[in-house]
Amino acid sequence: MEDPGQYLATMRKTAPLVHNITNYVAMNVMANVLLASGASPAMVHAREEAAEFAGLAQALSINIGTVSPPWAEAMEAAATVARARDIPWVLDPVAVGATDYRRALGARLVELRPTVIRGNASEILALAGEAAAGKGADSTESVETAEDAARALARHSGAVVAVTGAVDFVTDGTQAARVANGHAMMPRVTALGCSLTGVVAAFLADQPQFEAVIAALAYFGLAGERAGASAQGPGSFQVAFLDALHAIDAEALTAGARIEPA
Ligand SMILES: Nc1ncnc2c1ncn2[C@@H]1O[C@H](COP(=O)(O)OP(=O)(O)OP(=O)(O)O)[C@@H](O)[C@H]1O
Ligand SMILES: Cc1ncsc1CCO
Ligand SMILES: [Mg+2]
Repeated sequence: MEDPGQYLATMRKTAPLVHNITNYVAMNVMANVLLASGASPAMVHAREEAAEFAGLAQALSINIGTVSPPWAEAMEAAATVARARDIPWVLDPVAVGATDYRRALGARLVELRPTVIRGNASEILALAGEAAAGKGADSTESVETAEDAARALARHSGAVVAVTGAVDFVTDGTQAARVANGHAMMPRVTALGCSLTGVVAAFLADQPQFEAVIAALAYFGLAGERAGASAQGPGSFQVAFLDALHAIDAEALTAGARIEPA
């Protein structure tokens, strides 16, 4: 990929309104990550308004981390509107392999044709129908283990599928790429994956999808590298990470992105 920085520049110029139906753990972290990146987040989940709100946004993210039935209704209604109006939407299937309830909801949301599915390896394996429970919201599998499942899920769903971990893997079912940016402290801070899902949504507005996802992952991972270089531990990492998201510009992203075809 030639110039991932241009996707960051376009996202910042658009400053897209990103509608997020996310979990209680992620709400504040994710909103701050989106603001630091240059997008406008709104966390809106009431079933009475989620579908209407989705129609106002440039992108939608749906995360099942702390889902309950009224939220699930809101998710399905919002995704239906997004699909009907060509608003890109991203599914984050948190812990989808853990329970029957999550597996069933995950399958229904995939049928509503997300633009992108972003999860860790255990989640992508489970969503593709394999017996992978994960450890709650954490992965117990390596990214490589989930690559075939990611390709199959992309072909079945029509979505670009991103599996994140030490080296991220992205596929649209035909093409694939790996993004090596990141830092080992990232999985020691909660809701960074959830926040990344929102950043992916922000990058999608009016952009080619496969490339936009790769650029978003490289941007997020590069910010992790910068934060990891100065942080004393997970606490100071969070603060340094927001600062790095804000400081990285298009030129720095193009220079620092570590993207390879797969
Ligand atoms: N071991 C690692 N080394 C480097 N980067 C990592 C590592 N693990 C995860 N990351 C990065 O952390 C970010 C979040 O990915 P991760 O796979 O941890 O999401 P997740 O499991 O959905 O997180 P959560 O559910 O806690 O929000 C991605 O940018 C990914 O590249
Ligand atoms: C820890 C946790 N539990 C449910 S959602 C969530 C945030 C990370 O996915
Ligand atoms: Mg997650």
